Amino acid sequence: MSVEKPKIVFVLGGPGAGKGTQCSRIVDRFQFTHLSAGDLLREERSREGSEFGNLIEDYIRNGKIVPVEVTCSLLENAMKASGKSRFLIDGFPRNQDNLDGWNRQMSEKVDFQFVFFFDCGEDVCVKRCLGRGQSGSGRTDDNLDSLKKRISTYNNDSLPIIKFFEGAGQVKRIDASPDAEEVFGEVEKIFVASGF
Ligand SMILES: Nc1ncnc2c1ncn2[C@@H]1O[C@H](COP(=O)(O)OP(=O)(O)O)[C@@H](O)[C@H]1O
Ligand SMILES: Nc1ccn([C@@H]2O[C@H](COP(=O)(O)OP(=O)(O)O)[C@@H](O)[C@H]2O)c(=O)n1
Repeated sequence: MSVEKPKIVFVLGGPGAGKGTQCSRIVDRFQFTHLSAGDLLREERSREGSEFGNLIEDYIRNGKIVPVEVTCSLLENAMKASGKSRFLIDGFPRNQDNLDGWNRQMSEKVDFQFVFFFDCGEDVCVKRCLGRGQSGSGRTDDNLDSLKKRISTYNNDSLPIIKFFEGAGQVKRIDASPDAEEVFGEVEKIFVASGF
């Protein structure tokens, strides 16, 4: 008996580009389950008895990327626990370590579709994250100090990964600077054209 592998879409883009916002709309419109690497890490940080709590908080506050052994296991466990078969994996893979770890642990077990790249200028990203902080996100990294580090990590470590997928013809790029409604119009077109 052949069991179909889960379908995976990676959702990438700068901090505050609107990945989470668009993912929740995609979930409402198409049959996808949203798994945010950042959300899973924040949950693990707060879990009583977690051996990684302090490490995760240090990485998040400093805009650094948590070692993939932690993140990939959280993603795999969440996929299994959901029992679902279509996933938006948001904020991952974010550096070479993430990508290598995924390739070691997961790539054989899934049916990778494409990367959704929410492309957004630095100024807009910073403004959105600060706005999110001011409207009570409770996040310890939505402040100017952490944001400078997050943007630098994005430029140095995450953009090369997006470029790698682009070179393989696996990226669907979206201009994420218009309002959320307009961005979703473009997102919808891509999902429909991709047969979802
Ligand atoms: N297209 C948009 N236009 C304006 N604000 C947006 C847009 N998309 C998201 N936002 C706001 O910007 C902030 C960051 O969005 P979020 O979806 O959390 O980004 P990410 O998951 O990429 O970090 C949130 O406060 C959100 O409400
Ligand atoms: N694959 C990932 C994703 C997030 N993270 C951490 O979680 C933080 C927040 O990521 P996020 O995806 O929730 O938020 P944004 O920076 O995209 O707004 C990152 O700055 C990293 O410190 C990580 O270490 N590895």
